[in-house]
Amino acid sequence: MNQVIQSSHVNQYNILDGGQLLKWVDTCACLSAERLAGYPCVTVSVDDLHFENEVKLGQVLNLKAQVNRAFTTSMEVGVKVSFESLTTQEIKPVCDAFITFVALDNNGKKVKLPPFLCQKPDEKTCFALANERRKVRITHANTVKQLIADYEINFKKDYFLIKNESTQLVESVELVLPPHANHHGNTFGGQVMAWMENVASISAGRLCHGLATLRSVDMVYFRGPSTVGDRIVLTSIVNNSFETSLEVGVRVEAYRYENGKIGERRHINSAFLSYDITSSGVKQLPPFLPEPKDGMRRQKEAAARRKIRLDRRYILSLQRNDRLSVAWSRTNAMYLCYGNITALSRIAGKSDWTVAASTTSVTLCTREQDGVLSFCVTLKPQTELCASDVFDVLKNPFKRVEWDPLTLSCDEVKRIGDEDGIYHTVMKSQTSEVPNDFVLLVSDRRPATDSDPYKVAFRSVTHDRVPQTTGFSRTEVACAGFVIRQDCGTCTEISYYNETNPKLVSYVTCDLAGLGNTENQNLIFCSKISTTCGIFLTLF
Ligand SMILES: CCCC(=O)SCCNC(=O)CCNC(=O)[C@H](O)C(C)(C)COP(=O)(O)OP(=O)(O)OC[C@H]1O[C@@H](n2cnc3c(N)ncnc32)[C@H](O)[C@@H]1OP(=O)(O)O
Repeated sequence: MNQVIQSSHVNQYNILDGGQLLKWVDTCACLSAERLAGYPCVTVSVDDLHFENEVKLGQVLNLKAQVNRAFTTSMEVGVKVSFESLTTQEIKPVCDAFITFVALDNNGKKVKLPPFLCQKPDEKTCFALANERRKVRITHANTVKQLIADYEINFKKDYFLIKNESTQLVESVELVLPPHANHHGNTFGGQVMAWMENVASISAGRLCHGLATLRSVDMVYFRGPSTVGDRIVLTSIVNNSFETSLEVGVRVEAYRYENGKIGERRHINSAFLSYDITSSGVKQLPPFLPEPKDGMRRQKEAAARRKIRLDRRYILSLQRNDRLSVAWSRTNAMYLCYGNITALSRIAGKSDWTVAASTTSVTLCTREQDGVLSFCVTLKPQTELCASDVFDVLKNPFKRVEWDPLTLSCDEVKRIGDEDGIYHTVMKSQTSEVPNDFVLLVSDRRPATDSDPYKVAFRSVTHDRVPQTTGFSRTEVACAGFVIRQDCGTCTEISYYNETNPKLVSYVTCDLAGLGNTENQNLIFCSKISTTCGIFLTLF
């Protein structure tokens, strides 16, 4: 979809209205979903959205949608939104959205989706990552609830004496008319979100006495449908304000008249929208003073959500040259695990590897981008290995001492869930008497379908329980792990990926032949991998 931003799409500062943008994102994604399904689709959820740049009057908005993956009855559609300036020809990103749709037949029953076959390497990476995002979104509500329950906030004493915040409470009722709905009469999800943004921006504006800019929308889940003829009741309130931003909560309910009476109110969804005031001309937000009880609860919850949001942004925006270790905390665990698996999936999904060396059983490939070298060691497909057995061995950090001669010990630091944990691993150093120690987040994933590989991802984290000590040389890794593919049901291919830091670049060269030459650092490095792979093979 390409849209010229016209005066009917902008606010008084000539900036694209957030609600309009949400409508286009949903519609564009729906076109893509329906092309795959061949049936009308409804929006189930919209993942966290973060808007990077404002779009102005006269600029052109480009929305590009593609189905990333079809599950059983639901599918994930990714939408990349950017804008171009016709005068300067500059192109800038606006947001990346991930929307889940379900296709419904004429009776409103969910339709089993046709298999979605991806062809290009990029599509394969999107396919793999979609499964990881699905895991995050299905557990999202419970995870956030738990984090909020654990969050501590110290209220100042005088908060108990304060005025209530009723001036920021906005209630608005909308009537769903045919233009707001698809051909089956279901209200467009994007339209509901646009109405939500409308009331939320009024609440935000009442607090900051200006027009705040929409910066993000937390994950929205559409609990139930609304249709033409429904009345949609939208209630919004400012939950908390920070230095230059604030959070507004919106609740959406629907009802209709049945036999001359007002029918039952159905909760359609709730959402949390964050605004910033930097372009509103307001320098600083007035102190936010919540009313006792509910207001204070909402204030605490908003502070906890802000922490989760900031952690998420930090983790997902990590550049490869940034610090290799990230401090583990309960609030960033969800995205740290997501980031761990997605980083491995991304590197494994790259197609521009160069074969650096090859023997009868091992291939070493390298790849360089932006000064970061990655390497991949692949064992040629083994007929005698079963992928799930290999996975069971590789995902278990304690077993590593059995097959990796360099690993000296491994202790569990923290179990995060069934598939993720933090471990302290000590390894022999090739160059010094002092052993290396790693604090690693280990995330393992079984395939969701036959076409997925098994994955075991590693990344360094820091954890209070394992500070650096003098007996070890603390070593870090940004992204590494195993990808195990079962081909044709009988052959198993094992690849080990590692995104090295610049210090390791000189260790890897194109010569695997001289593995025995221990005077040369690069050969030690290759030898280590090859020995590890060799010993690993003998285990089976
Ligand atoms: C522009 C397009 C048109 C629109 O915008 S439509 C307007 C907005 N959307 C709506 O009105 C939909 C409201 N929701 C509903 O009607 C129902 O929830 C809906 C979608 C029919 C599904 O109902 P149920 O049968 O209760 O759902 P279910 O538990 O069997 O799940 C169905 C598939 O959805 C998935 N799902 C559940 N919770 C999710 C979540 N939080 N995020 C993402 N996906 C989720 C679930 O895994 C299942 O997928 P699969 O079958 O495993 O592939």
